[in-house]
Amino acid sequence: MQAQSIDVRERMIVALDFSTLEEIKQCLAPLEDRIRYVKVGMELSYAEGPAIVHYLKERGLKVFLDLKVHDIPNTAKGAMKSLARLGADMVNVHAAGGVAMMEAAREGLEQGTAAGSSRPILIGVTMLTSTSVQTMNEQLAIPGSVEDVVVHYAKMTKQAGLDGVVASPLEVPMIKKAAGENFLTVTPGIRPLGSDKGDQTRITTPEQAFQLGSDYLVIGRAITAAKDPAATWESIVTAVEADRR
Ligand SMILES: O=C(O)c1cc(=O)[nH]c(=O)n1[C@@H]1O[C@H](COP(=O)(O)O)[C@@H](O)[C@H]1O
Repeated sequence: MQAQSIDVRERMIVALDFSTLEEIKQCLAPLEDRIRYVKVGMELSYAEGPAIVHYLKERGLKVFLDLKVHDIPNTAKGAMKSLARLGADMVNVHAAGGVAMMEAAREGLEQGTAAGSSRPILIGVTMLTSTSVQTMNEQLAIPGSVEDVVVHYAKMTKQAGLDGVVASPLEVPMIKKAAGENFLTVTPGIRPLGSDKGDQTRITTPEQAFQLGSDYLVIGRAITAAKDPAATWESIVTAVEADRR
């Protein structure tokens, strides 16, 4: 990544993990003039439907629609065809669905994108950042290290023609080495110093995430559940910018 040339505000995606438009309005009120990119996940999308994407786009925000599609190839293709019409800037699938599913998803997204428009960025979720190596080995019955599995999923995702992956910032250097600098890394599991880890296990601070080469950071509760979300946002931006000088 060109460390000096990016505007970090464009690369920090705020996860709007709420279930009503009213909560979104309250959350955005102090943040709207500051943030550029938001994430709509299952909670909000299932409650408010496609209208929420239009609402956020009309306010000039970029939207990552995080529905983590994971199904047989034909179903994944149809889902992506429908999602393409919503106008999101980024969408995702689970890489664990395999290469054929991811190829089908990409084709569906391409077919559903209106002529003359560019298709949304399509990324594959590798190993969820809440998953520890113990959970992966013992519950999911996947042996080895998380890093090796994430890199394997990243290679499959690239093979399927997707634009990048979701992973922890901790795995970004290995992903870039295996899949190339231009292969996008979108990284949740972001915890500013002193903030509650909650259900995440593979975490870094925002500064560390950019140092490790993350292209986009996904930050939810550290901002949205803060006493003063606007001040928290500004302090993160200031810390990251200072660190990159
Ligand atoms: O796809 C995602 O966005 C995602 C993948 C992943 O591995 N881990 C992960 O936390 N996420 C999402 O990133 C956000 C993280 O939220 P916080 O833990 O509150 O910062 C949530 O909306 C998750 O759904």
